[in-house]
Amino acid sequence: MPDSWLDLAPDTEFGLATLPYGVFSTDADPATRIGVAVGAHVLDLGAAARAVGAPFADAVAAPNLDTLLAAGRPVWDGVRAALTAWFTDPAFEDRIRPHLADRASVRLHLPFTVADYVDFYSSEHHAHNVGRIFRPEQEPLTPNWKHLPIGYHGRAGTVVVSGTDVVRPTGQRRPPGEQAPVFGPSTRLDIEAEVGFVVGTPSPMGERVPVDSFADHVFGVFLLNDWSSRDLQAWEYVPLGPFLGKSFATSVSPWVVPLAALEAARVEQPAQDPEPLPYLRGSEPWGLDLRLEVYLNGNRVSRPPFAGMYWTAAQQLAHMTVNGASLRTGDVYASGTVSGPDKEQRGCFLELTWGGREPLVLADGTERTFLEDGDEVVIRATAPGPDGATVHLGEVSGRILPAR
Ligand SMILES: O=C(O)/C=C/C(=O)CC(=O)CC(=O)O
Ligand SMILES: [Ca+2]
Ligand SMILES: [Mg+2]
Repeated sequence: MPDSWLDLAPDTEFGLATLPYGVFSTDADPATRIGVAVGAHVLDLGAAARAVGAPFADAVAAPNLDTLLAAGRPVWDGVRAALTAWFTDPAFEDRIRPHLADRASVRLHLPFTVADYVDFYSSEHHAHNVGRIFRPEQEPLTPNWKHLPIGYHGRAGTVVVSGTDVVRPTGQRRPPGEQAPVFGPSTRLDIEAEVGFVVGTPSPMGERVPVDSFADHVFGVFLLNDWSSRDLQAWEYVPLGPFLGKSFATSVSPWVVPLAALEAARVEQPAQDPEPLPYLRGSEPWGLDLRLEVYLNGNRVSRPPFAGMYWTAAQQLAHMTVNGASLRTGDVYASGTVSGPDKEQRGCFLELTWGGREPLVLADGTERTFLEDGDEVVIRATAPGPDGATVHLGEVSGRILPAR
């Protein structure tokens, strides 16, 4: 990467290879506005764009990312090129430096208005493991699994930004061996380490979005924790799928990494056999070499590799619209739990503890199956960037509060 007048340390989180977008406020100015993370700083993008008279200033002088998302790929590329120029060309320093805030001192908010929220199920390892745990008497993969990316509609209104506490959900569960359900706080509260995608450019009803149009529609990528109550889920999900077991909260990381930052992380997805139907075939690789890490109370418990996901986000987008369903700016869709083939690569505690039968032993000697009140989960990720640089996705965190 070119040098910056900001003197960024080579190993800084959010160097010039990343330049993610978020929404921040400060104690001095509680109005929310778009920020760009760069090293230990946050750039007030709207104020900076006005100071340099950038052509896209109206799209970014906004309380959140909604107008930038709607502006489309040419504007997204223009903003990113401008940011790189501002931070590398010393001629911009006088106009840009006054709009930098200390990243450690800002408050971060949900970066855009979430329109719809869909969650997929695209890790073969995860689907295989969950099938064996939930349905031991059946084939782990359902007959449709390798023909289409399975998904369900989640609850957009309960998508929350990283750092938001999660109240333990209450509801119906059926204890093992019983006929009737009981009511109370969930006893099998779990996470799902996932990657989220946000749609910028909408599409009209009745039209399909081809796999190869992915980058025209999708603005960027972030981390997502699909908190899941396994006891509520197991009792309610037949035959219509997850409902209250997953709708109480979904946490997202505050920094949206633009697709353009992930060019060097693009890889071929795993071979698909059988070959999918033509509408699910694309001409460009959209596997992504994102390396996730899951921490429970500071202990790293898993390292899920995203590169092995069976279905790509480009295929998921094509599938989501193949019936003519429209896309709206702010639509979020998530990859599904990211699990690799190895035990220490599993993206949820259901798998890590094999349905609660094999507790994890943490560094302090305590054991965990599912989450306890007070537990904090943090998911982080990085990806390879250009010229040996590292792209940072930052983190999504959440702490469990007791049921109410
Ligand atoms: O197989 C099942 O019955 C349930 C699967 C999940 O809970 C996973 C889900 O939300 C989709 C995913 O994250 O991969
Ligand atoms: Ca999920
Ligand atoms: Mg959820």
